[in-house]
Amino acid sequence: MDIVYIRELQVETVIGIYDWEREIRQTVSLDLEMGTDIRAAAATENIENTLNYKSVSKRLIAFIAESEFLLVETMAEEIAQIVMEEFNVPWLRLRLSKPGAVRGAKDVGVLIERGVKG
Ligand SMILES: Nc1nc2c(c(=O)[nH]1)N=C([C@H](O)[C@@H](O)CO)CN2
Repeated sequence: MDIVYIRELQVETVIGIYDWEREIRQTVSLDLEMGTDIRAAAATENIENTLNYKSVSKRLIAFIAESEFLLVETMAEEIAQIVMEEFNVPWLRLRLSKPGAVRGAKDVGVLIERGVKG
């Protein structure tokens, strides 16, 4: 299996469990690895034959910017569902982090894998 990836996609959104977090926008950062087969695209040089990382990025930026989740867990699950269902991705690994959310840590968040690795 090959991987198309997006690294450090940063989006501002409402996220967090505390009252003060409901009133501000914070940055979340995504590292996303998506299982695919790149051979048809490599042979044809046709973007239609591959997973377009720009299309995935645009969809996720729009979704995250409009969302208002409490937990990073919920956001991660929703993102995984969108990517797998709308972009026909059989397997993914997603790291979703909140930079600077905890004093002393660079970032905090969740790392999930969903689907079947072919
Ligand atoms: N496992 C999680 N722990 C925490 C979360 C979360 O979404 N998942 N969120 C918070 C707060 O919103 C935090 O980010 C603000 O300091 C705390 N722990």
